[in-house]
Amino acid sequence: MKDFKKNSIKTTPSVWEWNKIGKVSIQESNDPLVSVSYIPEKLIVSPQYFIQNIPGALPDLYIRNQVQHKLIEAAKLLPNGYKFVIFDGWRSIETQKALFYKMKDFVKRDHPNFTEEETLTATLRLVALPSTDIEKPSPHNTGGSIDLSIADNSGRLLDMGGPFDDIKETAKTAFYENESKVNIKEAVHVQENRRFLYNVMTQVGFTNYIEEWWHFDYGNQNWAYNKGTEHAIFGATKPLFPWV
Ligand SMILES: C[C@@H](N)C(=O)N[C@H](C)C(=O)O
Ligand SMILES: [Zn+2]
Repeated sequence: MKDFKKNSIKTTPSVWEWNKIGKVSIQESNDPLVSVSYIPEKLIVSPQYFIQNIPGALPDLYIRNQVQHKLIEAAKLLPNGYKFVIFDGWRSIETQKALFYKMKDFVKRDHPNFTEEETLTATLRLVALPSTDIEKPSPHNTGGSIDLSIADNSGRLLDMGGPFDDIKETAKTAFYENESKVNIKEAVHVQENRRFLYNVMTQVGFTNYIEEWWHFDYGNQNWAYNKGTEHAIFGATKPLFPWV
């Protein structure tokens, strides 16, 4: 626990280039999607987009089987009493689209003088493009992305310096590592909590999206690009329901 809080966050790459990530090849492994609901000892499922009535969001959360194994491995590193709180996993394109336009509206509201290109760039910091191109799927649509935090034994989310889906610059994973930007004495517990989540997840092989302390990837193009692996193993997919 001490080391998880002590080791600083070293996010890579320093600049996120979606166009380069979209060029990583995908060799689909056909790993199935599984529900994250069945390990209540270590995981709490809080499907934020379903709760918030975002179109296309499901009440259960799904991730690839291998991702679930990695998540369990990470959960075993949590000290007694701590649990992961999972906000989102696999995401439909309908939901990705709805989030994209919601975030774009926030950007337009906050920066009314931005050009269309500036608006798009700022939006893409907050949410990936809703893509139906099988060569560059939206990360969550692959079942390889998870949005999550940690709750303590009193059932409270750890203070990460801002909520899930915070659109402020302070949401950048390493924001609180920069002593010139924050009063680190006051923010030391935020720095430690972010390090805790980041180090537990990356220790088992996840990579992080540098703009969001809550977003982690395994097996998709984000992960392959970050890890420098030859190819990604998860492309676009969807859960299978016998009656749908
Ligand atoms: C919308 C936010 N929770 C998120 O997941 N953003 C990343 C960039 C994504 O959409 O893949
Ligand atoms: Zn995410």
